[in-house]
Amino acid sequence: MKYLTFALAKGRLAKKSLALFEQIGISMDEMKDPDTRKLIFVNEDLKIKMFLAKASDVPTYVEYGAADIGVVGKDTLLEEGRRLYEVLDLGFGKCRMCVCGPKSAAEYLQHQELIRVASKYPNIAKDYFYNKKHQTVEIIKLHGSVELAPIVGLSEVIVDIVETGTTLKENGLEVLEEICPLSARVVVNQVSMKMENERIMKLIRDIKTVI
Ligand SMILES: Nc1ncnc2c1ncn2[C@@H]1O[C@H](COP(=O)(O)OP(=O)(O)OP(=O)(O)O)[C@@H](O)[C@H]1O
Ligand SMILES: O=P(O)(O)OC[C@H]1O[C@H](OP(=O)(O)OP(=O)(O)O)[C@H](O)[C@@H]1O
Repeated sequence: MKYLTFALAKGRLAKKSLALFEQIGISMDEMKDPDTRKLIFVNEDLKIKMFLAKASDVPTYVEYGAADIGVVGKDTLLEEGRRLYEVLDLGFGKCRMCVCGPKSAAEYLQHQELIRVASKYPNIAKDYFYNKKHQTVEIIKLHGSVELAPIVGLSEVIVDIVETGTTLKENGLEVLEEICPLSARVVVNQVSMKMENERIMKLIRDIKTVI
């Protein structure tokens, strides 16, 4: 039997993703060791390999077939735009992609002005402003702490993830427009879906029983 390989996003989603697989009998005990520098883990009995990767790399591993299955946030899927099958919404890692800024920036959005938009998600921002709102904007790519941008005058607004809203509130910003809801998703390589259909469909059924 061929190994099925799983790529899980590191960080916020990792713990819940591992717990989910454990619930359906797929446990990778070595993976829980916080000191390990090992990158890939094997369950010989189940013929499963599993690795944690930077979230934005998960869709790449799955599209190329280096992983058969991936678990990653919808934000990453939208941003990376890879060819793969999105088969399940896991219902955790829930948050929203939003246009945020100081209250005073709301009128720039209403009057379709040429504004600067800072984001870790330039493709999502571009798609929203250009294709959905038909508003020409300048998009500035950042790698983190995006809320700083309107505070220090780098941009008028940001496109970023909002979960509790605490980061916005503590920095005098607010949600101006909601782009879409987000959560963790299971994705499958398109060839694996055909070649390993029975095993993958069983896996999806098993996950559905616990979510
Ligand atoms: N409050 C939140 N902030 C950011 N991401 C969240 C939040 N809540 C849920 N998520 C989900 O968790 C994923 C982000 O995980 P994590 O925070 O580890 O990444 P990150 O900080 O964006 O990573 P990196 O340091 O690689 O940029 C997102 O892709 C999203 O789907
Ligand atoms: O609505 P909240 O519950 O406050 O969560 C949202 C914040 O969390 C994320 O940042 P993260 O902690 O990942 O740091 P980063 O901005 O450096 O990516 C996100 O980019 C927001 O800044």
